[in-house]
Amino acid sequence: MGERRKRESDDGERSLIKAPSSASLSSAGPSAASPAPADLERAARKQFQQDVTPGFVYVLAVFSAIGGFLFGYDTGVVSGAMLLLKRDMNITALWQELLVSGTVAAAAVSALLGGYLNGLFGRRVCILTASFTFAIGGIVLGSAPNKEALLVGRLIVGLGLGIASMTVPVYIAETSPPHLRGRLVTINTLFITAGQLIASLIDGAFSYMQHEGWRYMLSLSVVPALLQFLGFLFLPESPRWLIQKGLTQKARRILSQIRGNQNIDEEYDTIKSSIEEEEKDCGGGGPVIWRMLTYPPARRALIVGCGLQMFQQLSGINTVMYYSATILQMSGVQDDKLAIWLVTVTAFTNFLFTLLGVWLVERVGRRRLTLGSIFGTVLSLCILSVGFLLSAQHSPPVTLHLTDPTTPNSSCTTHLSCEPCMLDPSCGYCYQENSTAVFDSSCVPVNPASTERAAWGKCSNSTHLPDSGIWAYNFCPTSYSWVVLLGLVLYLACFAPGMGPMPWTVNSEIYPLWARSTGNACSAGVNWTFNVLVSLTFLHMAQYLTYYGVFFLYSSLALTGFFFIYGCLPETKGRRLEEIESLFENRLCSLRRWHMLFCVSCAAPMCYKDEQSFYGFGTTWGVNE
Ligand SMILES: O[C@H]1[C@H](O)[C@@H](O)[C@H](O)[C@@H](O)[C@H]1O
Repeated sequence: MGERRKRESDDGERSLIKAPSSASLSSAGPSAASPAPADLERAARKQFQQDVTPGFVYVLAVFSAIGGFLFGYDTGVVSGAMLLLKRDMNITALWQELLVSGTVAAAAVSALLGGYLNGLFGRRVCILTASFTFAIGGIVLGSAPNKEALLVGRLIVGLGLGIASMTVPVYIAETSPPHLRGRLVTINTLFITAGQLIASLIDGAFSYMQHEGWRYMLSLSVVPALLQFLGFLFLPESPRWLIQKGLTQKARRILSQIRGNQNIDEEYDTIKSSIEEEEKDCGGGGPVIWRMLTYPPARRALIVGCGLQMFQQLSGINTVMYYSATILQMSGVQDDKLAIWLVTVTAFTNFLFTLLGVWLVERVGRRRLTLGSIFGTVLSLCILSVGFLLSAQHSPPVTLHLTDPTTPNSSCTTHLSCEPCMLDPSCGYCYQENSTAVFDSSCVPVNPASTERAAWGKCSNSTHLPDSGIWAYNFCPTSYSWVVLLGLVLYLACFAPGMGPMPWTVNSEIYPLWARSTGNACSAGVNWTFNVLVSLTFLHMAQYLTYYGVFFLYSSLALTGFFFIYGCLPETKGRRLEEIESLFENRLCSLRRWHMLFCVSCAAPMCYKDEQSFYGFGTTWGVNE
């Protein structure tokens, strides 16, 4: 590292791209009297680059982000498709779980595999493979004659998902200019949420087509998959990967094609010398993951990247997305069709606030955006939890204790109010209501063929007769639903701009080139693994901890995430990918940083000096610790 900096400052032209020295890193900050020359140069470069960003950079980002769209679509569409599949194919709860979670589990495995493929064949080939896999998966799903074929289709889609989720952010980061990188990589997450939104619209539209509607829902993803495949036949490989593989002439040509009329010598030289430097620095042989674990800067980056992805999922986003229909039903929406449409509102809110993230990322930076976002997420999870607690405390009682001779030992007869009845997966709450109260309520077993009605009694009829009861499966009527709704909206507004996109964005930039594929593969694998863990355990945990307990648990996990991010995440905004490695040269999570958190939260006057450098953290990170 030191040698590279020396070489750069010896060369007048190179001083423009000089990596910040330790001294400039530690002294800069809002308290500094005048900006360091390196900052001025960076500003000048930024100004220059902003004027001439060529359109081709956007074309690359948008075509790659179709991978994000497919990610969102394929994970989002399945819940609506399942409602129809349950009827059409009469599949059991176990099969439903397999069809939903099989895809996510396959994605976890293939994300890890994708690291190897990426290093070996390059980003472009991996994106082509992923879109081809999506298309095949879509065709298998659309024409599946039975549930086994459906599972095969869902697993194929999962394989595509894993590869796309780890490759696309890397490809976008490697082809973007530094001042736009955060925004362009965040567009990928915007496309994920767009995919989820479109999936919910398609689910809503085809839910009226009772027979075979699921075929259209599951196979429509073939269209964007083919579009991406065709596009990428003509789009170039990442120049950074080409340089790493020694294909320097081709890399030069592609870099100048991507950068339009800009002079690329400077960028090309930096990439090349940093690759040479990295090869010397990281030394040692053995598999990349081993070299990462034994080389401190790469190991620290890996901890930060995987930690971010883990906390993203532990904050419960997919539980909120998946169970938003239930949450909305608790707020008084009793019509199933309407509940499906309202899920669109949730998906739209997620999309809208991710758009805010795209706008904010280059303005406030990754670190502040993530910290603000996770802090708001903690608070809104607390509000959700309080909403569920109030609803549980005022849960309506069971007034009719009915027993059916065919199911005399059902656990449902033991529940005295709606709350425990709702938490028991084999029971539902059947009731009638007038404008002020719930009456004639009972806790009855759910129909084994469909959770949409009771096994017997007033709620067993699917055609709603005037004197039939209201069937509440998985929810309870409550007058505190507004608190839950408020929590839900606030949750999405806080989570979506930061915690949604930043783990992907940060991971695409923090690893040195030799470790980038492997680092992203591991962190994407962590994301998918925790995704499947959190969604699979939600209902079981709700049974033991109740809804408010689970959301409180998510909130505590998110709070732990806040401290982790506070202590360990450096600011990468505006830096060249080649400069970022230096941010991980010093120890993670130093005591000094916790001391500063204490100072800021207690507003201790003797700490003001430290506090100032804390706010200028982006520039002082990792130095002199
Ligand atoms: O960043 C994305 C996004 O926030 C999605 O809404 C969520 O479903 C994914 O799991 C996550 O990785």
